[in-house]
Amino acid sequence: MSAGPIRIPVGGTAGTSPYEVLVGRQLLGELPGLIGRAARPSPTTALNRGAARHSGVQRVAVLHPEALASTGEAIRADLAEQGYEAIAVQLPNAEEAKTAEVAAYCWSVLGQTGFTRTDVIVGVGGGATTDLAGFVAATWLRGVRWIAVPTTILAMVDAAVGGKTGINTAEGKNLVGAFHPPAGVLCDLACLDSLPAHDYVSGLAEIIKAGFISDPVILDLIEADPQGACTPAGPHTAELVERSIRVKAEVVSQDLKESGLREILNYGHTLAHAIEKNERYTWRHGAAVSVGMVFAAELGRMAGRLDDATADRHRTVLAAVGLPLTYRGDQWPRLLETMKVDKKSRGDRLRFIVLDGLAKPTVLESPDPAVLAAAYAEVAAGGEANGGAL
Ligand SMILES: NC(=O)c1ccc[n+]([C@@H]2O[C@H](COP(=O)([O-])OP(=O)(O)OC[C@H]3O[C@@H](n4cnc5c(N)ncnc54)[C@H](O)[C@@H]3O)[C@@H](O)[C@H]2O)c1
Ligand SMILES: O=C(O)C(=O)C[C@@H](O)[C@H](O)[C@H](O)COP(=O)(O)O
Ligand SMILES: [Zn+2]
Repeated sequence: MSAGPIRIPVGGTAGTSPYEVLVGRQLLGELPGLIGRAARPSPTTALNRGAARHSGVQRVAVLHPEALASTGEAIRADLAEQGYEAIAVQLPNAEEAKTAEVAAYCWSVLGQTGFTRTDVIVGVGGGATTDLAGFVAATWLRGVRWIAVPTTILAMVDAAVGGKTGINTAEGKNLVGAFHPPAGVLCDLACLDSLPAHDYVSGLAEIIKAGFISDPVILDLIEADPQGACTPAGPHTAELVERSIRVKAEVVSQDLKESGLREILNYGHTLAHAIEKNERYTWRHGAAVSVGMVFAAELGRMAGRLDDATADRHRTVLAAVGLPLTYRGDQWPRLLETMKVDKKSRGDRLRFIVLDGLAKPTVLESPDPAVLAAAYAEVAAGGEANGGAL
């Protein structure tokens, strides 16, 4: 007999409802329970035409990327069979979905479908899709329920959990968004089998981040078998996913709106987002986070916070799974400009998450510009950018 899914609770703070992240296989049967009762007429009301329809969820919009067209349609058809008025809304793949134009397209589809506050959005895809789907749910009618069905390892361990939703603007990454937690998250590990290898490895960066900021067992597991860590068939895949989700769930349960603790989840992201923008989002997020963590480790070391062994460990574990460690030295002035609009900045003060030691994240306020440049010189030391190719 197979065990049921692992259920990880995420606490409701700031007046939001608690929800669960389910990790397992064949989880789509859980979807109707999360969506809520379908409002189709029962056989009795069908006979009695003119009777009021049952209250309940009537419409479900399944937002999915182009790459998952058949999955999106299968979910839509299944929901329609169960009595929901279900539509599938196809989005561009990856970061191209996270734009105001795509959000506006979704709003127009919802408007034309007559989507009301009792209706539900389901985001099926990687982190870009769940960020956009959550943002559309947060903004449509000032907030409708949504459910995340993450299909990349990155989205399972990070993006789909915690209610940070958003889109990019010309000025930078995730600059527009809302905190709008989902009603549930379904992580079906079978989805990972079709994920391209470079997308799988990119997701490992967020898992390694969880290891450095909170759960070093994650690092031990990856270092013990880096090749295994690079594939969904690896011996520790489920444990790595579960441990990383628990790190995220613990943090966002305490601080949904990033008034303090939640900033630790941004480890490596200040530089990462600047690199993503500089590369016009052709780098995967995880690849940029990898370089960003090497930079943050150097910053921590140079600021006198982080010991050499832990700083060096960043390079070894990231390189072991094939993640990039370097970026173009000549881009530093542009990257520094972009970092100034990072959401952790306060006025003219740049702020970075660094480590005081393994699993001891802290904030570094307004580091000396010379230290920042010196830390970046260590990242640039390798010369050519190699992240796009992974
Ligand atoms: N909201 C948050 O807390 C949070 C956290 C981390 C990352 N993010 C965001 O997540 C995004 C990155 O997410 P990602 O790494 O999942 O990338 P992604 O969403 O861009 O997906 C990568 C590619 O894989 C395709 N794909 C998705 N699932 C697939 C599957 N099962 N099989 C085959 N192809 C599949 C997608 O269509 C896309 O082309 C970034 O925009 C990042 O900012 C958000
Ligand atoms: O959930 C969070 O909080 C994070 O910072 C997780 C990050 O991995 C994620 O990339 C997030 O979208 C970054 O948020 P941002 O506020 O820096 O845009
Ligand atoms: Zn991230």
